[in-house]
Amino acid sequence: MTEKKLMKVLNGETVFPPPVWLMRQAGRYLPEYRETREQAGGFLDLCYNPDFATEVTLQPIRRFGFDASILFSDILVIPDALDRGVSFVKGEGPQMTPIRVDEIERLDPSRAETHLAPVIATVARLREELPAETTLIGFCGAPWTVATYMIAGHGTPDQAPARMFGYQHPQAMKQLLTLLAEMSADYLIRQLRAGADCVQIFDSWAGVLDEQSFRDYAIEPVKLIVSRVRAAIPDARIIGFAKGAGYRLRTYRQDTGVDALGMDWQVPLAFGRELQKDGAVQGNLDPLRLIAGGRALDEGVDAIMEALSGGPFVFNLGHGITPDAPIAHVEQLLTRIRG
Ligand SMILES: Cc1c2[nH]c(c1CCC(=O)O)Cc1[nH]c(c(CCC(=O)O)c1C)Cc1[nH]c(c(CCC(=O)O)c1C)Cc1[nH]c(c(C)c1CCC(=O)O)C2
Repeated sequence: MTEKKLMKVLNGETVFPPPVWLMRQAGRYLPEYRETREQAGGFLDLCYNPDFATEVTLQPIRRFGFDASILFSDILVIPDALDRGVSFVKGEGPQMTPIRVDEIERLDPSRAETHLAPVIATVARLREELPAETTLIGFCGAPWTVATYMIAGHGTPDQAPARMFGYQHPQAMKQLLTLLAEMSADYLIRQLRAGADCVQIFDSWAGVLDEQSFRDYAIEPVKLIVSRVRAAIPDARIIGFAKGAGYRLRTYRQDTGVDALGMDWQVPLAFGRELQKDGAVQGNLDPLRLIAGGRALDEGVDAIMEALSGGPFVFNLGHGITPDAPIAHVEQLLTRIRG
């Protein structure tokens, strides 16, 4: 069996043209997603229904033939498994009950295995239904990013509530992040055993942390996840996406043990090349260039390809695709990369 393109890259090989997938590639920019979403009812009903979740995961593969498919779910299924009252309100994003310091000790992870069983069933279904050449990526949120939502109860522009919580209650914060790391490791191990080829850890809010907090809240918990996953599955391949980490990506790979680094669009390409000397990198087109289309899109793609396609590289956006992305621009992107 020939190895899948993306897996070759995660093993340090250079593949040309590079494999490409887009963060949030199943989503509201696709009419077929909006239709299935309508049928499923709520967003979480979609995540926990293997028929619907398999269908929406496959939609972007059928339409565009991406090299990788990412399990359809959400990072907030972990707090949902902890009974934090997670809901997705139209137009307002995710909401849940903000956690108090004294509740952290009483969080009970024992429901998670049963609660998340439908997501694992979706992974197994995808394994059967995906084309043989398509890599299946599992994922979880990094403990810090998940904690920011658990503490504030909703999204915020700079995660001030979680940062403040960390300064005022460092012990409780550490306890929360350790619990989330242990649950996330178990969850990733189950995804890999069910058929995911590799996994990505999304730390979308790593960038707001100061130096010490970055070490304690972004590095340490992800390192714990990586070591637990590797203890169970020694050759597991893991992508770390620490958005906004900037210069700190220089040591993120060694410090956490992830194989590949996801880069947001603010990471300079020359720095990306430096990072590539130690292994694979993934990224990093500004999602707004995809909306703009035309020359802005072509020039963005060309600059990235020129800088990074000579080494181990996975083409992606620097953050998730947004609902206003035109389908024709996604096609333009793929043609530009693949020729
Ligand atoms: C922070 C975060 C979340 N979820 C996720 C992150 C980390 C990555 C990032 O920073 O984008 C990760 C995520 N969310 C979703 C996926 C599915 C896989 C994929 O296609 O990439 C993945 C990997 C589906 C989703 N997750 C969500 C949607 C939109 C929900 C809908 O259909 O109404 C999708 C397709 C909802 C969600 N979920 C979350 C938010 C903030 C929102 C609302 C934002 C919005 O409305 O666009 C939390």
